[in-house]
Order: sequence, then C-alpha cells, then structure tokens
Amino acid sequence: MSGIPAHSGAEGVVCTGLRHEYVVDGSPVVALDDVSLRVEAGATAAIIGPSGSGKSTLLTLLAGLQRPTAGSVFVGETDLTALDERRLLRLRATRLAVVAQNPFRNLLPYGTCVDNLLFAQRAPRSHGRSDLPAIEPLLDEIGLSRVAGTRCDRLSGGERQRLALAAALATGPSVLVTDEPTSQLDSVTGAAVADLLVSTAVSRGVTVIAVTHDTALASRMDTRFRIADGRLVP
Ligand SMILES: Nc1ncnc2c1ncn2[C@@H]1O[C@H](COP(=O)(O)OP(=O)(O)OP(=O)(O)O)[C@@H](O)[C@H]1O
Repeated sequence: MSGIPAHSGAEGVVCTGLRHEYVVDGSPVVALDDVSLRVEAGATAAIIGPSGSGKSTLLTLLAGLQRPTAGSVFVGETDLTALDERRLLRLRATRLAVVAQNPFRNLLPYGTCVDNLLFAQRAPRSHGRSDLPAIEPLLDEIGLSRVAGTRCDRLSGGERQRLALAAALATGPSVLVTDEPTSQLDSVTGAAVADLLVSTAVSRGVTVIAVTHDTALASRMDTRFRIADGRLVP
C-alpha cells in the first residue's frame, strides 16, 4: 500500500556521508559534513559535542525532519532520503518517534496523561497500526499511574518529560530520537528520566538516539558519537 516495509521490532539506524547546508543570507553554511554512523537495532546512542557543532541538525536528519544536502539515512531497510513526503510522514507516524526538547511541543497542555497517550496513538492507528502498546501498563512503567487523570499543564517538569517519553513510546516506535531529554530538569529528576529512557528502550525493544549535553545520560548509552564543527570526531 505504502511501499514502506511493515514495522517489526527495533530497527537499526545507519547514515552514510551525511552533509547538511543551511542557506543564510543567500550563502550556504555547512552544519554537518561527511558524517557516517551506525546504531544497531535495540541499542542506545548519545550524540554529544559543543554548542553549535551540528548535533540537532544531525538529529533532524536521522528523524527525517529535514533532508540532507547529501548522503543517506537508513532506518532498518528504508532509505529516508528516497521517500516522498507522504511516505516520510507515514514512517514517522508508524516507526520513528521524536521527543523534542520542550515537552510541551510533544503534548496537549490541557489534556490529561491518558488523553495525551490516546492522542499520540491516533496517527499510527490511522496508518493501520493495530499493535500499539496498552496505555495503563505504559503509564505504570513510566511512573505516571498516580497522575494518569491529571492535566499535563499541572504536572511537574519531570512528570511532563516522562509523559513526553510515554507519548512517544505509545506510538510503538522501532526508533526513538530525542533532543536534550534531561536539559530542563534538575540532576535528580534528570537521572530518573535517563533511567527510564534506557530501561524502557531495552524492555520495549526500541532503538534510542539522544542528543545531550548531560554526561550522566551519555554515559548510560551503549555508544557515544562526538560531533565537533559538523564532523564526527573520535
Ligand atoms: N535553521 C538554521 N538556519 C541556519 N543555520 C542554522 C540553522 N540551524 C542551525 N544552524 C547552524 O548550523 C550549525 C549547527 O547547529 P545545530 O543547532 O545543529 O548545533 P547543536 O550542536 O545542536 O547546538 P546546540 O547544542 O547549541 O543546540 C550552527 O552553526 C548553527 O548556527
């Protein structure tokens, strides 16, 4: 129907020769150059590096939110750069979840936790997914059962970030991509979110890629990719 292979558990992410240029005042600015990396299916990886080095740009390319100037990005067997917008949208709805840095960008502020998870499942369901995770066990696993009926805008920062993670996992992704998931949290709450990110990824068989400045979070991941001036460095 779509030309996209069906979802079947965790999928690896491989990019080769990625280059990305932004056009600023009519001139190209190279944000990433010749980046190649592999994250195995079910593994966790951190993308680290100084401010302005190209981490978020890389994340948007891996998530199919921007198209690279050159190079390829594979999620499982699917080359994102070869998909038209409709197929890319379907892939993002059914296999690839993104958690933005600000949890409110992922959530309905006036919806309860349950509302948010049900809402998150609308897109994958509309694309034919019938195997989505049950909501109550997911809220339980993420530690939000007690506030399941509470409005999102009345949750604490840590609860909101956990809800954003739960909403992403509710879509039953094979890959979860997240930008600074702990940056707006104190160290104790951040550590709890980092724990959940790693443990739920493992228990639910999801490949996780996180951009982070948080060394504690990065150290919990299987692999760390360091970016400097738009290039991967050892
Ligand atoms: N939309 C854009 N238009 C033009 N230039 C951009 C755009 N987004 C990023 N850049 C530039 O690309 C380079 C890489 O930016 P990017 O946001 O990917 O870095 P980063 O490592 O994620 O930074 P930070 O840690 O501060 O978020 C920077 O020079 C930045 O100014």
